[in-house]
Amino acid sequence: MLIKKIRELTEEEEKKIICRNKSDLEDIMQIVSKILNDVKKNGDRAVKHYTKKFDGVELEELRVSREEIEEAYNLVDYKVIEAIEKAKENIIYFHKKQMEQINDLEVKKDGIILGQTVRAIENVGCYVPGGRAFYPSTVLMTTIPAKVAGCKHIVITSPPTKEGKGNPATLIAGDIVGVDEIFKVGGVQAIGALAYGTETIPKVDIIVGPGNIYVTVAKKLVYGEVAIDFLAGPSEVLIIADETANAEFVALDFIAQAEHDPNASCVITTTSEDKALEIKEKILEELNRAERKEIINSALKNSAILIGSLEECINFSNKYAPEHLEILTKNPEDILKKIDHAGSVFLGEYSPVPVGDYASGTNHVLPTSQFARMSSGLNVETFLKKITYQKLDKESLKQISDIVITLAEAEGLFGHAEAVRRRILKK
Ligand SMILES: NC(=O)c1ccc[n+]([C@@H]2O[C@H](COP(=O)([O-])OP(=O)(O)OC[C@H]3O[C@@H](n4cnc5c(N)ncnc54)[C@H](O)[C@@H]3O)[C@@H](O)[C@H]2O)c1
Ligand SMILES: N[C@H](CO)Cc1c[nH]c[nH+]1
Ligand SMILES: [Zn+2]
Repeated sequence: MLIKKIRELTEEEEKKIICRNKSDLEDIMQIVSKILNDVKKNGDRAVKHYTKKFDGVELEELRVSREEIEEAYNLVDYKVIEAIEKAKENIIYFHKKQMEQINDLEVKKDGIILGQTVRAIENVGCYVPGGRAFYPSTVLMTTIPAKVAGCKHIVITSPPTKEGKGNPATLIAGDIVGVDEIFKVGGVQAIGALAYGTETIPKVDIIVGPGNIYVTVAKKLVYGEVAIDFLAGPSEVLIIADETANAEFVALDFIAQAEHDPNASCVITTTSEDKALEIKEKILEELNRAERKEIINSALKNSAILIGSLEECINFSNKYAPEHLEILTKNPEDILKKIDHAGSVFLGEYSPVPVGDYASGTNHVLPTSQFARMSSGLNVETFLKKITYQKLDKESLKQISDIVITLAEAEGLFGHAEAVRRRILKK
């Protein structure tokens, strides 16, 4: 793990930290594209083939049956079910508040009625990861905003267990939210199936949800065939810690993100050299205790501790555009004002990322690989479209006709000009 002053980073070092998984994304493009084409051509047969190849499971049925969902309730501790229920309430609360901010709009300008009316995307496919860990929490994070937005048909797809079943907690989360169908398919083959449709899995209008680099590249490649939310790949955190930050908390939050994926990326920026060394020590201590050592160790290659003034830390964070940003400083709210790019921000030492991952109510599906520069995390608007409309009468058409005719003729589109001219000349 690199530990260095921000102003002494070489161009190459800075690029390596900031670009994290981008080159890997390009490297696997061909493999992913081949799988997608096969699913497009051969439907369920290809989906089963790749599930055998990558998940080691021979599936007869891709759809999870009602019996399998009922059986799941006998396999999951009631405390987990209760936690799913409580998290669901908080997530619904926050996303309903988001929905309250979205309204139809109608104005009148120069006699022209201009408006905008909101509609939900009809068919939604939610990808729920399930490779190195299963993610029932992602069921809540993807399906609840879609439900609140009013989407008609919501399906989940998630990798099977080694026994060829759906992960029980994932199935229960889907059942509790009330999704329409659940499929036990993961990886590229799941994204292909949702994008093109197969005999069993319906083609959707939008695919949302996070995943590893294979899933993320697959989403990128099917964009256009369907809509996608954004690229939500291997997890990331950037922490801004001043000299008051608790080094143990910083280390814990570092490990909490690194344990997701060998490609996870964790960057700590701090104002104090002593704090940097203390944090590094704590990370190594926590690493010794950690359950998922191998994954965390690999993630360390994408990680760094950087030292600089508070301004330098903020500037670096804005360049990096992290999925999660933790601000562990004296006055985190003041720093938030200077943050231009981040998926979600966690303010102060008692707001660790895992609270947002599971329970507070904000969404944990967030843009990675610098996508926070231009994309928000998952929210109700991801599932909404705004249809604009207008109504003119002869008088308001006359008023605006000069602009339209002039610009249309300047573009050489005389048909456009004529469609207006003929109307205003008509007796
Ligand atoms: N950005 C976010 O919002 C967010 C949220 C939650 C999780 N995540 C990330 O989601 C990811 C989950 O990853 P995961 O691996 O645990 O589950 P996953 O479901 O994303 O991927 C598992 C699937 O990958 C496929 N796969 C594995 N190796 C392959 C190969 N060599 N070629 C082709 N396909 C292959 C398999 O089909 C398998 O079913 C992690 O990176 C985690 O950090 C991100
Ligand atoms: N930190 C992940 C987003 O990168 C979300 C998550 C789900 N479960 C645990 N964590
Ligand atoms: Zn997490």
